[in-house]
Amino acid sequence: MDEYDEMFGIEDEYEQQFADELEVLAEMDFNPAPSTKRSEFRKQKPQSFQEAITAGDQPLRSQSQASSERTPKAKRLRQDVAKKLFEVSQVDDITPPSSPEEFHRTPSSRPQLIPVILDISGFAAIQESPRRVTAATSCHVLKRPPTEGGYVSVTDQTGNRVYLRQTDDLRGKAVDPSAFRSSHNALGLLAVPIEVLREQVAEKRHRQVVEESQRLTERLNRCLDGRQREEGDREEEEEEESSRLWVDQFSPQHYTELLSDDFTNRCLLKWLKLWDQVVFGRERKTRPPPGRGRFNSTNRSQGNFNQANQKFKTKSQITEELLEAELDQYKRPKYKVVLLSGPPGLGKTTLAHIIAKHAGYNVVEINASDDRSAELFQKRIDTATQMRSVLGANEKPNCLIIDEIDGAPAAAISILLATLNRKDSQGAESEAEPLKKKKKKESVLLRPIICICNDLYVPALRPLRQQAFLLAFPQTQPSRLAQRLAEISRGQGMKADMGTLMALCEKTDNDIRSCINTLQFLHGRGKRQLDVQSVQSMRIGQKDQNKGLFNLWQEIFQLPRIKRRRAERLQHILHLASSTGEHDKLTQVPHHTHTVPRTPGLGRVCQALDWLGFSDGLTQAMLQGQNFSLLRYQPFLPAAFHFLFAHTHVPRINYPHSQYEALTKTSASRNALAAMLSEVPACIRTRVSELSLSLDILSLLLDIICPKLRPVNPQLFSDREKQQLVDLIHTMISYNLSYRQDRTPDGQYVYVLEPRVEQVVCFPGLPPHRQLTYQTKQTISREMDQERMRRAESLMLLRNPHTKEKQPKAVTSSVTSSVRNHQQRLENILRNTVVEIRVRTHTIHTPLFEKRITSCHGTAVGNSDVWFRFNEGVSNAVRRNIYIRELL
Ligand SMILES: Nc1ncnc2c1ncn2[C@@H]1O[C@H](COP(=O)(O)OP(=O)(O)OP(=O)(O)O)[C@@H](O)[C@H]1O
Repeated sequence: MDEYDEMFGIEDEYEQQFADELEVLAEMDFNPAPSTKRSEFRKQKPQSFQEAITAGDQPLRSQSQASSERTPKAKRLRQDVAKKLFEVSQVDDITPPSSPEEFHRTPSSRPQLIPVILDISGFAAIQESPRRVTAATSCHVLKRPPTEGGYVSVTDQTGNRVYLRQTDDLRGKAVDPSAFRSSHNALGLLAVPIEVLREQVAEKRHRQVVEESQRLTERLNRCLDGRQREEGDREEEEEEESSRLWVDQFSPQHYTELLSDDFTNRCLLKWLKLWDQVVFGRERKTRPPPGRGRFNSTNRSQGNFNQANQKFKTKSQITEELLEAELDQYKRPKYKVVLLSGPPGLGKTTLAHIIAKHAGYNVVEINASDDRSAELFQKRIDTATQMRSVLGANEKPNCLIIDEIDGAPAAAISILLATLNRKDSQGAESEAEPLKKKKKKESVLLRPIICICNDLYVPALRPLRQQAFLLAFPQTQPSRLAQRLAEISRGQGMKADMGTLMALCEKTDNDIRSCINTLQFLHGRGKRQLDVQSVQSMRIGQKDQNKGLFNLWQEIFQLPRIKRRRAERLQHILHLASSTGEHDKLTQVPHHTHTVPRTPGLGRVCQALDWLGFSDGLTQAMLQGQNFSLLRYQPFLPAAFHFLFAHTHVPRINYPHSQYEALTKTSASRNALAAMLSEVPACIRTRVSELSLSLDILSLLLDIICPKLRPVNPQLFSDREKQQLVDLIHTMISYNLSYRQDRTPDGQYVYVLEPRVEQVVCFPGLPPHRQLTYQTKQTISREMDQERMRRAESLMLLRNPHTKEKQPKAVTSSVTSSVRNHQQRLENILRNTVVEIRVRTHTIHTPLFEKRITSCHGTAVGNSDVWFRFNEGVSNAVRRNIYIRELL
């Protein structure tokens, strides 16, 4: 007998022998109350046959009690262990499902109906024989179906069939799985077959493995994605980098990286610093003016030297002095705007940006060539100069940079000037505020403005030039530029020696942008090694630029810094001269340039004159024959000048005004001569041409018409003087000359010779022609008027002799047409006066009075033959007593 049998107190043979009887007895004895709980039923311990006989109707003792009484100590211990094991399995069973599938698979996890036929295949896994099981469950496990009540038939794997009695509380009700499990526990059975459990475990493991692999795959993918993305980004960056322009990539970021000349940089910075007081509220540090120091006080000779030096200030000294000038009433510098000028690509814009940032400003750039409408220009200027940059915590005042201002229209320049000259209208506004409420408030300019241009001499810029601090941007030093280019090319894996880079600088006229772009272009073409040959043979790098005239003249009259061959120089000048369209100006400049002849003598000057003659002939042939193919020879004149006059010194070039001045002078002289000859009598005109007049006659004629006349009344003239006056008047009338009273701008009355032929023979450097006094000219003028009248009268009489009789003897020659005009005018005046008087008399009703006045007037003025003309003005020179009786 094993422990299991002992525990339940069952003897196998006995039970087998009396199986049927036992069943019947069990049926008879076991009559549980309907209300009996299943748990109580379970607590009941199965009894042996004898126990049952002896116990009779005694109530069943508790199983534990009975067993403890019957079972020896050692066995009890083992039973406890088995119980504990059961409890553990029970605990295991009620553990919550780890997954939804498990939840579905695990019946114990939620209440459900027990299937009618139980699967007890798990019995096979249990070591105990099914026979024992049936014996052990004798009270409710039956071999035959019970006679009363419901039952459940159960068949195991070996084919044994047992019947389980169905108690009332179970019948037709949902079975509490825990109760069922307890019954199993009581049997020491697993609720779920071990295979199922194994399968479940295997499945669970599989699932875990799958999940883990999925997780790892995802992680791996994520890593791979990240790396791929990184690689993609890097490739994109590389692509961007390679497509980015080197000029932007290597653009300077700091003051120290600038290539422009230090003086220019310093001047601009200094000017910007002048705004510090008004913009940042920083006090300006005033320095003692140069020259007023210990040298002056202690050393007198030094002082004298300084004084002498004042006369000969260098350009930089003048500039420095301008920057030291006092601030205005609003604490702004004297010049509110800087005009930075210079050839393209030298880094003007870059300099302005970096210096403005360096001085603590937020840079606002506008391009005057783009924003050409005046309103837009005004708006942009106002926005930039009146608003602070509001983005970010790093709030800085604005500094306005106007690029390409030489492309701006004149209207835009006027707007800029108006902004510069704005006065503070705050005070005035407060007084007349109600009246001008609608008027826009215009505040004074409180921010610096930097203008940038290539050509300083554009006509539109003229007014701005006068109000701006001019800063000419000099050429970049080739050595500095070549060094920078070497840095860049080295960084990009390009080999180029300094000689090659210097050649590149020379070819591009030290244009930073052009040099860097050329390097990038060659790099892009796969060229990793540069030599002088390839640079010089290159067709790129040269700009199709229109240089300013001053730059061009400078190139013509100055030898290049780096030695070039003659052919190269010729090519260069031909290229420059043909790229500019102003051939006239190129030919004019030698007259205005102070060049130092390299060789003594005038040989070169003569050669230059020959060239000028050739050029004139060429132009004439071209224009006369309309043969414009000759235009190609015009650039040779500047090239010839270059070889004749170019010097190492910087030439002092003045803008050639003389041609224009001479042209205007010539046309004025021609007009004067033409006017003079137009009314000259035919007898003279036939012998006098414009040329002979200007070259032979006029100069002498001007002397002839200035005789020495005494400044007295002509009536007091001697006969010889009278004759001289008559001759003078005759000559002047013959040559159509006269004196006309004029008033100078300062209010002086003068008599000028008409037409103005004096200027034709007035040569600078020669003593001027003798001039008559005002009084003499006045006398001559008056006498000439009279003589003209006389001549006209006699002419008229000659033509129409009958009129002579009709004409009364006049005191003066008042019979001319002009006098008639006067007469008409006077008659008109008289008529008006009479009408006026009539009106008045009409109101006072005195017609007689009217008659009397009219008659008085009529005889005195209207109907009289005597006329007296009164010219406004005072003259003590001509005095004549006139009595009224002479006039009547
Ligand atoms: N020191 C430097 N190092 C490298 N690149 C530079 C340097 N200075 C200027 N550059 C580059 O040269 C180019 C031309 O400069 P910038 O535009 O300032 O010239 P600019 O004189 O204003 O020409 P433009 O008159 O045509 O406007 C810019 O792209 C700039 O990045």
